[in-house]
Amino acid sequence: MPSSLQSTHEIDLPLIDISQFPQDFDEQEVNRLQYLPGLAKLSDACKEWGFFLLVNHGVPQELLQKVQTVSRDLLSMPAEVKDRVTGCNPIDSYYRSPNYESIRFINIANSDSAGEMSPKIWPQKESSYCCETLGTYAVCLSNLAQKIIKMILASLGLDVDSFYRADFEICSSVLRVNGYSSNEKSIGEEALLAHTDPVCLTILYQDDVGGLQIRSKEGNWFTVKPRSHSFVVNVGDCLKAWSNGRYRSAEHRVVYTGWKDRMSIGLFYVFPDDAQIWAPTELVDEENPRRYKPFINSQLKHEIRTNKEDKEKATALERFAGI
Ligand SMILES: O=C(O)CCC(=O)C(=O)O
Ligand SMILES: [Fe+2]
Repeated sequence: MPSSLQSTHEIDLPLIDISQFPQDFDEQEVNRLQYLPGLAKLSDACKEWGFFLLVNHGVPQELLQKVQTVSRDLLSMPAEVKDRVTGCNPIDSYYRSPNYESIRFINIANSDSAGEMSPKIWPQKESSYCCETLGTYAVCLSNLAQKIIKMILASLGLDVDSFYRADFEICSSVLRVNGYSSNEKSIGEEALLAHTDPVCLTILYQDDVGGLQIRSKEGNWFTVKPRSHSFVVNVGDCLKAWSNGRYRSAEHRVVYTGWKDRMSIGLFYVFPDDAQIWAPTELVDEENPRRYKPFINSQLKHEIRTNKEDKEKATALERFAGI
């Protein structure tokens, strides 16, 4: 077993209780004062880790159970069934390597991408139940993502309403179901290589198998222990650039932990391909000089996709847009 992968410590990520924040932050500072301790905690988490655990998120337990069942069913389909949706971009896609596979639904909260894909996978009578479950879950998590973005804007000391409307209202959601099949030989090996998420924000459900690791500022790897009734939330490259580097987009990876298959479901909140990412002047000052050139979202994605060296993917933003 590679020792560098094995020797990690567990980390208790900061817990952010989202129920303490209102759906919309009022412009008036006075209304914001009561939320300041919570916002400071959020800000510290985003600066220190770029990751936090979201609790009291309000997603019904029943819906979470349903989406897990549908996702497990999806992953357990025979390979030739899942292959039917391989390369069906831009609607959907399926990726498979020996011990890892992922099924992706683009713009799922605002379109019927699950509906278009599902007849290729499920028999007719199950199809509508499955895509309705995935769609409902995606809508629910997109609403959560919107609230988190507003909390993040408030934690940066910005006027929530105007920045949200100007730059974030255009975001959409991609849902990805990840399956990791384990076997004796793979324990301790990297299942998903170290990367940063080239998105605005990620909300991840991970099951109880574990294996998610994140990299600290100092470059050490820490394991994020699964915690029931919570989501792992992380800042992506685009939000890092938009915040003028104030918030981290931390490297993370998945390492096989045991015999049991693992599943995670990621909701990626993404800017449109043609969106320009450019930090507002409010986040630029003498202490925090501008760190990134303006760039178009699709250009960053292209840079990451075409980079041959896997280990360099995590630093794509710095190379591509760093000043
Ligand atoms: O499966 C996980 O825990 C992490 C997945 C991930 O990092 C991703 O899909 O970008
Ligand atoms: Fe990721």
